Amino acid sequence: MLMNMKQNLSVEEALEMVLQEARPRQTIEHLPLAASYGAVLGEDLISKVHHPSADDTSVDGYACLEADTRSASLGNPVRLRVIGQSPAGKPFSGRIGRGEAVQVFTGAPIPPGADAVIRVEDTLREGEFVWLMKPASATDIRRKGDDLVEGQTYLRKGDLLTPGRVGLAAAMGYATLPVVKRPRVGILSTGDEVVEPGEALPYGGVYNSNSYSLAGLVVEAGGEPVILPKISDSVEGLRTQLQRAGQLDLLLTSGGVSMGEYDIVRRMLEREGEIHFWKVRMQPGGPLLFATWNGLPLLGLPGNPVSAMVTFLLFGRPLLFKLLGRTDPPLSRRRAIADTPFEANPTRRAYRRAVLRWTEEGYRVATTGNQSSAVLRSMAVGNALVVLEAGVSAQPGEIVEVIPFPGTT
Ligand SMILES: Nc1nc2c(c(=O)[nH]1)N[C@H]1C(S)=C(S)[C@@H](COP(=O)(O)OP(=O)(O)OC[C@H]3O[C@@H](n4cnc5c(N)ncnc54)[C@H](O)[C@@H]3O)O[C@H]1N2
Ligand code: MOO
Repeated sequence: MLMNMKQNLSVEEALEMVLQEARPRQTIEHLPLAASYGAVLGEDLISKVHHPSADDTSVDGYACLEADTRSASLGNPVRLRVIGQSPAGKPFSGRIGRGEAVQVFTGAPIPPGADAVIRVEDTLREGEFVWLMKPASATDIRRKGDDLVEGQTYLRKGDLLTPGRVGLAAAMGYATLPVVKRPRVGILSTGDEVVEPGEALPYGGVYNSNSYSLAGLVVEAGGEPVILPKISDSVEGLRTQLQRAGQLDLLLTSGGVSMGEYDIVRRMLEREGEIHFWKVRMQPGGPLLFATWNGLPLLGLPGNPVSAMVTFLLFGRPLLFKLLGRTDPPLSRRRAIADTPFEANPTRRAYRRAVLRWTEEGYRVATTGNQSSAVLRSMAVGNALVVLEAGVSAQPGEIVEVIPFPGTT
């Protein structure tokens, strides 16, 4: 098996292989509007209604006939008889004739017969009459269907449900939304030195941070994290653990992929899985492994806390987007002026942790300091990765390519 696998791929080659193995999910569930924020729409949505549902007024004032009011001015106001009121939600049922007006409130339908509206501040009320200081016009009338036309598609399968889109779906008349069921992503941290937070830390031990940083990244990408408990050190133990986890769509392991002794994940994959590639020309994250086990895609993330997070962002996040059928790009890019030097790796593309900020001259970016893959603080303090091609460092003042962390800048 190891003989067939590819090694030392470029980031682009590796990403292509990962995406080839991702089969978009078809399972749809219906969520109430209020619970659907952040989910991915599973079907196109057509509007069930026109919005506005009728011609209505965008101002508080009086609806009337434009022809009656043409001569109105401050010095020569026009007087109309007020025959009723039309608050929003309680439309006026009669018809407006010559010399008449109906008091209307923002959002109320324009009564039949009227073709113009005058704002209340351009009028003076006197009992059953209203004086107009200027002509009424149609500009403050919102036309039926200006925003939404019944039967038209406004949201598409694959759209991330942002607050604006959830609001739009509500305006279109939907109480529940068909969304793609969140892929279940197993997270398995390996390593004898790894101890659960809350337990006493033995000499040489390290708290398990990867399971929790990865769970957050999975949620952020639209998946459902399933943190698997540590396993007994045998292929059988691992298999039992995975079977107990129930149906998974992706498995993330952390640790045990560098040059050390083969760990049990590797041993299991060699025996009963397929390793597609091992090692990518990037830093951090060089020892990344990608495999399939029993039809389950498996990303073997390096154990170093920064490497695990960066490889998830660059490969796991796009893979989850494809499983979800999400159509927005998994990562965005910016150009920024470097405020500090950024050091290249001589042979691999480097992803340096940095703080990106907006200034009057545009984006500027500074290093978070120590760039060791073991310094997890850099991922907490930083909000972006500076991308440097092999051998190409950057000096202050130079323009660099930056990938903001999702959900930040
Ligand atoms: N001789 C070589 N050694 C190493 C190489 C190499 O090319 N030659 N590559 C280095 C690189 S790069 C990386 S990255 C790491 C990856 O190692 P593994 O994936 O095998 O991970 P481990 O050895 O198990 O752990 C590495 C490091 O991370 C800590 N760790 C592991 N799991 C967790 C966790 N769940 N939470 C927090 N921290 C974790 C672990 O204690 C180690 O310090 O290999 C280099 N070595
Ligand atoms: O490639 Mo490793 O992830 O730098 O420590």
